Amino acid sequence: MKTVTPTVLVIDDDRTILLQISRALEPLNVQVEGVTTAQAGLEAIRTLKPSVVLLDLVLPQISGMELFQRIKDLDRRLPVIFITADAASESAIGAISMGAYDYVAKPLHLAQLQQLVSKALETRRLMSVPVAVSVTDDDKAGDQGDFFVGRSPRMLEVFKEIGRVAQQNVTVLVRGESGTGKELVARAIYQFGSRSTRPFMAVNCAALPDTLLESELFGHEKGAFTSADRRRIGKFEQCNGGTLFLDEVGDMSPLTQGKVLRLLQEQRFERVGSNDTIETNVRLVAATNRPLEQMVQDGRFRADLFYRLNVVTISLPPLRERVEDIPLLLKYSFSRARRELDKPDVEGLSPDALALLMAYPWPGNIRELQSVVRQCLLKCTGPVIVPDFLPVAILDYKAAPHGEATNRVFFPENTPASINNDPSSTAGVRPLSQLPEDSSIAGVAPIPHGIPQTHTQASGMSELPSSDIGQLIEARLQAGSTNLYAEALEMMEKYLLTRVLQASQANQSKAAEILGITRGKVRDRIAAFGINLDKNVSIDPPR
Ligand SMILES: Nc1ncnc2c1ncn2[C@@H]1O[C@H](COP(=O)(O)OP(=O)(O)OP(=O)(O)O)[C@@H](O)[C@H]1O
Repeated sequence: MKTVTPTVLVIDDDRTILLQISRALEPLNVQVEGVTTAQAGLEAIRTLKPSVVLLDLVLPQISGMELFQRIKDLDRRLPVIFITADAASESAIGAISMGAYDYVAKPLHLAQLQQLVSKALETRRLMSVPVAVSVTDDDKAGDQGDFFVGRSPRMLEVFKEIGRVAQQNVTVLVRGESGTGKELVARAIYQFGSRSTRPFMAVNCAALPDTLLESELFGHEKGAFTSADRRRIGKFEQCNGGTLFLDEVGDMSPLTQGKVLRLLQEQRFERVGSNDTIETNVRLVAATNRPLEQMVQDGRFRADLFYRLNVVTISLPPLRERVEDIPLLLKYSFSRARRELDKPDVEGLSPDALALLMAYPWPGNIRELQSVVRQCLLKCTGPVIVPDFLPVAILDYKAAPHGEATNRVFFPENTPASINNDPSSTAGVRPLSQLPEDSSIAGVAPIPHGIPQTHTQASGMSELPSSDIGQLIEARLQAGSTNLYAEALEMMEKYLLTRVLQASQANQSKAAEILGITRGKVRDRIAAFGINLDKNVSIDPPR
């Protein structure tokens, strides 16, 4: 088959720039063409059909921005790299936000330019390959609320189970890793149940300190405690006749566990600070990603409550165990996010991008997938999502020697010893024997799975890849990264989050307090980075 040499078009009135660029791009085996005016540039795009355009922001007669718009009208898939006199120029930032591929500042750094053009050529090539997952306007999914997406046998089983229990007045325990859709199951049970015209309320047991949780659930009387300046009606009372979703039920204190047990047995309770017994009629749907059986054995969760909650259990599979649902979920999430982020031009994913997303193990499950979809849409500069627009975690996963760097955190050389080899530490360190021997791509080590604490003793810190931010930067520089600022910040943030979650024994409220950010933000970051609390940072013994 005849291969066509791609053309790179340079539109710049400074001829020395054309010369420099031609020289810089020599190793790429491309045809470099140069024009000095906008008019000639548009003409050349029509006739030469370049694969990449390098465009000077300041042109005589017409601004580079205006020309850029016209180029996009001619060919939306054509990557356009701006050449600017000033790296911090507002127009350059504006250009990126309007969909330019990238921008470079004068004086040109030729090696960097070569890398960038080579990436842009690849992007162009991939954008020309037929779309594997199309995102179309016909797909109105999500307009009327959340859709429960899934066609895999495991999900069909979940749907059937919901159908079986929805109309029964039984307590349901929904289990599954974070982000697998436990709340969605609870809402579906409610919607298809006989109480669908009555209230549905949700309480996250991990989000509130113990006393607040108690009063959130059961209410309190005025003066019940120092800050109780008025009576408060709790969720069990407000939700009378309806359905209450108790999320992260494994995080309740023994006191609250006792009160919830009584409520389940008798449908009766007292507000905090009152002796009056109140009757209620609430259907409970509880959820957890904690190993409740183990917690019962360890005396951390009441056995009687466990049996009460566990009448019917619906277990949600992690996304990595139903990869066949990934294209469908991507299609749904892209269609939805495209509308929300007002990116109507995005048509879909290239096959290579889809393959990478299918190979990724999604430790943060569907919540992480949604976050990745948004990141792609924010990053993409053309109508097709190609690998270049995927978050670094997904690209790095592919690059990992053993394909298992699901949660990459770099360990600075001065990592406290307690993280690595102190068996009494709260650190969720995977036995180092399980770490890939050569896992230090860019000085990054996969974060541990499971907490077999005895194993951590066997492996000294010396066995960890000696890695630090310096090494990361060096490696990424050599790899020609053009997104190093974001990459380095992401690595640092991931490390910080994971370390603090280890120290707080996966207690997100405590982690939020240590970090000085909201719990919502902690939760958000956990999902975005795919930090698996259960496997990575809890101190529960391995199951
Ligand atoms: N099968 C699915 N189809 C479409 N969207 C889904 C599906 N499952 C989950 N989602 C979406 O993923 C996000 C996370 O789901 P949800 O909050 O129900 O997970 P969770 O298991 O309750 O998480 P956590 O344990 O962290 O509270 C939500 O935006 C939800 O709408």
